[in-house]
Amino acid sequence: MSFTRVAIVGLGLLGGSIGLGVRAHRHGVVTTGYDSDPQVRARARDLGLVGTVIDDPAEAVRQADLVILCVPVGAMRQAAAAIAPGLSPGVLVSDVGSAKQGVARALADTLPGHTIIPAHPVAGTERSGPDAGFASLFHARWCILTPPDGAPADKVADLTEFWQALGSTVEVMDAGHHDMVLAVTSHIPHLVAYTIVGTASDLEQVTRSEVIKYSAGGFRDFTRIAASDPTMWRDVFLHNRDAVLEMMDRFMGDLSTMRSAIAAGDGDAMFDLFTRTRAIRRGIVEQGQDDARPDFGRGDHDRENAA
Ligand SMILES: NC(=O)c1ccc[n+]([C@@H]2O[C@H](COP(=O)([O-])OP(=O)(O)OC[C@H]3O[C@@H](n4cnc5c(N)ncnc54)[C@H](O)[C@@H]3O)[C@@H](O)[C@H]2O)c1
Ligand SMILES: O=C(O)C(=O)C[C@]1(C(=O)O)C=C[C@@H](O)C=C1
Repeated sequence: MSFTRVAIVGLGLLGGSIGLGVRAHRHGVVTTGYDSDPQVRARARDLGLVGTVIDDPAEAVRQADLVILCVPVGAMRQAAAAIAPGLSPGVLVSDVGSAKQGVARALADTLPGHTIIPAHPVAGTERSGPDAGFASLFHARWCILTPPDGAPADKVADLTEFWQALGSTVEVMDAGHHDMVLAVTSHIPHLVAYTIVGTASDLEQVTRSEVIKYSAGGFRDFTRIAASDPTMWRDVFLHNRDAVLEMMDRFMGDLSTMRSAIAAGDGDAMFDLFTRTRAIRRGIVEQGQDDARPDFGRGDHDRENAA
């Protein structure tokens, strides 16, 4: 077993799920945790998200051989500075941020001389906070590691093994490529959801209650995504600006093409696109990669199972 003492900084959805996942899948590994919000620390204690919740960030990481920063992307630098005095020389510092290039820079600047291997478990829900965590969040989901040039191979292997033990399939990727891919597969879909729900609620003739009343169909799926944490997503767009803008230009071009097809009554263009996208969805379902798991998102269920 590679890591024996894991410290988790930020005890919300991701941090809580890692704590519960370690308890469920890595018996004998000691976990400590810290969150800058005292109410979150109190709740994390009640829920048993980690073995010990510690009130001081440097103390929380002092004995750890793996530290995982699970805070919003914009808070990574501050969180790293707060733990710096407690880090032991051989520790591996990682994170779970949804955008990787900016975080890698912030951590390298703040923690010179330490081994840093950023990571992104591509697993989440629209919920946030300590009550949202559940041990199976990472089951059958990708975890992308973005080791910097020269990162020690044994530490990459150890971190790979850690995420595999939580149920993930691990992929190693360049941070810039990660940010481009995730801009189109995760960040822009969230922006579209936020925007369409905002547009609907802004329409003068559509009242708020109608948005809720008629959201039983496809629109409801957008409202789920649009309920995602505002701080987290503000930070993602601030820290993956260039890739998001590049992919938005592509997307807006394609949207404009569809507008032209609708205006021109070009049914073939619509039919071709919708046929292609239906095949993509069917491929995802056939590979068992959708989220239709019966326990998906039910934190209580997993906590009971992990206890
Ligand atoms: N939510 C998702 O679907 C998802 C999926 C994958 C990765 N991520 C990434 O994981 C990270 C955490 O997201 P989350 O969904 O767990 O958010 P969350 O809001 O549930 O939890 C974040 C926690 O960090 C704490 N925090 C903020 N600043 C801090 C600081 N300086 N020091 C210590 N604690 C601090 C907050 O109090 C909060 O409890 C983000 O970087 C996000 O991009 C999120
Ligand atoms: O399923 C969801 O609710 C998510 O938004 C999870 C999701 C995603 O876009 O797939 C969101 C952000 C992450 O960085 C990783 C996963």
